[in-house]
Amino acid sequence: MSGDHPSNDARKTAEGLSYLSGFGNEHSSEALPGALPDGRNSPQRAPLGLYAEQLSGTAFTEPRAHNRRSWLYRIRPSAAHPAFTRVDNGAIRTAPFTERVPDPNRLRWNPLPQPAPGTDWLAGLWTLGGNGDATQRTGMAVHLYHANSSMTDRVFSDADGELLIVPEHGGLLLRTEFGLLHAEPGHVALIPRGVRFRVELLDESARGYVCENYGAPFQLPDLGPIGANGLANARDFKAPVAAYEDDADAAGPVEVVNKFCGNLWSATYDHSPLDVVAWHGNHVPYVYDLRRFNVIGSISYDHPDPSIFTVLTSPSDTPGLAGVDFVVFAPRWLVGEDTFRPPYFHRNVMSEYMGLIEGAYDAKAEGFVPGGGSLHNMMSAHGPDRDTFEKASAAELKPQKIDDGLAFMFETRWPVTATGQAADADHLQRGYDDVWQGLERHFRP
Ligand SMILES: O=C(O)Cc1cc(O)ccc1O
Ligand SMILES: [Fe+2]
Repeated sequence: MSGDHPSNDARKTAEGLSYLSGFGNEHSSEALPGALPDGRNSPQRAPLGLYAEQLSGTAFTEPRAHNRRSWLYRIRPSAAHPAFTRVDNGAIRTAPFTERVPDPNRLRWNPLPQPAPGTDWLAGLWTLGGNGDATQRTGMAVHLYHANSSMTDRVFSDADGELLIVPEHGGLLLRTEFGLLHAEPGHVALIPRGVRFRVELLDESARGYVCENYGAPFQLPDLGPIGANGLANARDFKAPVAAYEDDADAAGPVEVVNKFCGNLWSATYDHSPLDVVAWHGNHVPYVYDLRRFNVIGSISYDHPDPSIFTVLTSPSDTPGLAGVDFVVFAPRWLVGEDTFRPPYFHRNVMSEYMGLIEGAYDAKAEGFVPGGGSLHNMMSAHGPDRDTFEKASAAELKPQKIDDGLAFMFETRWPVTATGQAADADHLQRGYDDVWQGLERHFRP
């Protein structure tokens, strides 16, 4: 397939995929009958002449509830490769982010500009900023991507963290070591740390966001008094079924690009590393349709904190304090009585990066557009813009359906430092502060 033209075959493949259902399960899958060993992980000779290999996403010794690992049964072991050598990092940056000082200003960006022809997903990845330190496995990075070509002769893996991919425009077919995933705008895809994958475009171009999580793997939030159900339901997470590439499918060498402690390294394999015929375990990629999110909110008064919209959370070492939360603002009803219904004015110890997948967001009348994003850092004052405030203060409080948009937030316990390219970008909006100008004094003592 040519890298420049999305193939109908890829779309047909994507739309015909079947999946395994559930979050954090001990899944198992085999592309050929008998490929998965029975009753042990590492028999003296693995079935069908395959190599057995464990991929550990957590330390061997982490508590069972947090432990993530998978066993892969593959045509050749991953170890069979020549030395990795440094290649250009492109527009990818990694924590610690030291090009600029952390900025308390409210920042907002327009979508990434058009990429040059022949830009694949990896070449189109552009880092906005982040926090922590990848070598310490703490913190996160916010990236955006804009691509117009499929990855063909190369695959990518990220040793620095897991990748939560949030498409905003254009469908993606993700060919991973575990099998194939299909992600359209409105879905998210997660590639665990270290898993090799290739991104094929299902449309002329693809644009979206990525949260690179250096910390503990994303998990479902506890539900507390919500009860046993609600928010993102575990069974709506879909893992791939095993699918492998043999020499005939990927003739010729395959470049494996490995992101390691902030730099890209490349090695050329003489075979496809997507050669896993069977696997079992819980360190697996998955997709989730954000429209399946069960939105819970107030049915009496007041605007609940957006933690009620948490899809996935990466806990830190302090209970309740997430390295990063992934939060979705999905279609929902607002019914609050005597309530200012849009997001309130606030200052937050957590730092908030927000993106828009579709439509509009109820705190911003204009300027926050699909593919763009805003950063409201630790303790920076933000909330509804002037137009939103005026309208919502006067609105008739009948039940109201918010169904004209899909927004999300990466909310993190550490301030987000922008990269130089993000701080200087032409698509950084100048004058964002103005949206809060003209909020009149109404005080009448
Ligand atoms: O700033 C934002 O728009 C995100 C947000 C939404 C909300 O409903 C309450 C608080 C909050 O930070
Ligand atoms: Fe906020």
